[in-house]
Amino acid sequence: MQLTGEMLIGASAMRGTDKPVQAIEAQTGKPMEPSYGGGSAADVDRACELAWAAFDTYRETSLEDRARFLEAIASNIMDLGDALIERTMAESGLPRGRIEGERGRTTGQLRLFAEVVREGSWLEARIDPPLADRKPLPRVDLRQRHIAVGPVAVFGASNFPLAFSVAGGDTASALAAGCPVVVKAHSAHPGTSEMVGRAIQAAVQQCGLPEGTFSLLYGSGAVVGQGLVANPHIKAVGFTGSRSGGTALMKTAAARPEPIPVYAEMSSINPVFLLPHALAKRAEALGKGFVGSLTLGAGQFCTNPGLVMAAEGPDLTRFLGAATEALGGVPAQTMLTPGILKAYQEGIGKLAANKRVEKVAEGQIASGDTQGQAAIFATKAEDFIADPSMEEEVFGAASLVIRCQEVEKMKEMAEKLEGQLTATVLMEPEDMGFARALLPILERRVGRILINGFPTGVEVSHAMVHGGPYPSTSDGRTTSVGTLAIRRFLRPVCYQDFPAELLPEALRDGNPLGLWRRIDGALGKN
Ligand SMILES: NC(=O)C1=CN([C@@H]2O[C@H](COP(=O)(O)OP(=O)(O)OC[C@H]3O[C@@H](n4cnc5c(N)ncnc54)[C@H](O)[C@@H]3O)[C@@H](O)[C@H]2O)C=CC1
Ligand SMILES: O=C(O)CCC(=O)C(=O)O
Repeated sequence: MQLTGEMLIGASAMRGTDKPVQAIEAQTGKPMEPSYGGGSAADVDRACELAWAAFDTYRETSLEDRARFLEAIASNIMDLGDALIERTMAESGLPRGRIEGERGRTTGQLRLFAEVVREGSWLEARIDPPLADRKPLPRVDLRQRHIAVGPVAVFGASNFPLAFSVAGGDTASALAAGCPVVVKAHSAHPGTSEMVGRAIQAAVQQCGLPEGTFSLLYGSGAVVGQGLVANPHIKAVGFTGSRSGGTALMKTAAARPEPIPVYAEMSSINPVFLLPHALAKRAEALGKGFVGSLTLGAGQFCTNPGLVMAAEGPDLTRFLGAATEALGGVPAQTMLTPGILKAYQEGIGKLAANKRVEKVAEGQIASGDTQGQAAIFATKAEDFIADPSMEEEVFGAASLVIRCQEVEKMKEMAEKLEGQLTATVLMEPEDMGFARALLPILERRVGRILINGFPTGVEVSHAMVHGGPYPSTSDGRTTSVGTLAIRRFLRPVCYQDFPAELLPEALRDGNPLGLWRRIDGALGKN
């Protein structure tokens, strides 16, 4: 596909007139063609107006038509072939295997949402039949289903140029719910965004959907990002990125005459708890496994294990020894953008300069100025508690090991942590008592608790929760990965005493869509 540098607004493609955005080849730091004209306030308005015009038609597409649309996007993405993989690799610096895997995850989640749409349980249809003879008052006929909230603004993430971007989880779940989507492309990968955006635009046309079902804009956070969130036609926001970006969008959304929800996934340091028997039994294997997770994708995962806790002692020394050896063999890796590399270097520089922190291990030295060198630091529990700056996310392959004076201290530390996406407990059966006591604390603090695994790598499935209390996300009641993500973009409507002809199909007598429905509280297919 010939990249044009054009925005996609409904069925049109046009060059933006605002300050252009240009990709930087991650490995070389050189600009890549073409440049992408930034969207203006008028472009934001046009895309949002089209999305609003599409809303009533798109949200009432049949389950089958909507599922086919999601599948058409997936197959159009596959049809982009190797050109998509190559452009994404160049823009992100991520290796082929990772990008091919991410494409599989992206198309897989679109197909999974197609299945979800067809199955229809997300409508949560409920019928309370009338009770004409009830005393003292009769009960009316009440029926409920969920409808789409309205057009959704999606911010592509820098670190997952496919799976959390233009056709990523936020877009897939919003489209599945029946919401038109306006995407703000991440400026780190505009070429990837154009390719995927054109795949979606083509699917809109192939499926005969209203043009405003999808638009794609490039440009600045100030004009396009803020403009989208403030636009009255936008009814919800999906975001993955920095805490400062996410909280800025939350403020804008809350200050609107009609406030809207922002589903922002922001920062997490994903604590790992090394329980004593696990450490005694397999310190070396755990040290090695931890380094594998820490350095995956140059550490540029929001699930990266940025904090490790263990009781001080010889077993922790063994763990650190193995981690040091493993990290010594890890080459420096290309990072996504010069800005992310700079933020990473500042983050590890701040830890290195902190008198209460020691550097215990390093990866191989970076060559050139696009790579990040991995690092492990350590500090004492008391020092960590006394210095809140140590809890800030360092986005990259860096982790801080907390030496606790005794095992019990880990519980106190867990209580003090901010909200997190994940917590990991590495344990043996003999650690069960401690794990049981730790669990309620972790449940209050995080969205996903793992036993004897590592947090990177999020399964896209029905039971997954990729979310957590603030500040890991802006709303800990939801997930941005997995099929439950559709709930973010739905709201219930109740239909009271409706004539049959006016009722939505999902709520009609005889269950024409064959849905699971709750009739007077009982779940069934009638
Ligand atoms: N925890 C996580 O999942 C991730 C965290 N990050 C963190 O974010 C840093 C910067 O990386 P980016 O991915 O570029 O994130 P970012 O938050 O700076 O940008 C993400 C998107 O939001 C927009 N944006 C940012 N601030 C905005 C504002 N005030 N108003 C309107 N729009 C705004 C940007 O234009 C971009 O499209 C990283 O160094 C890292 O610390 C980045 C990616 C994932
Ligand atoms: O680990 C994953 O697969 C997802 C991570 C993620 O959501 C992120 O880094 O933004």
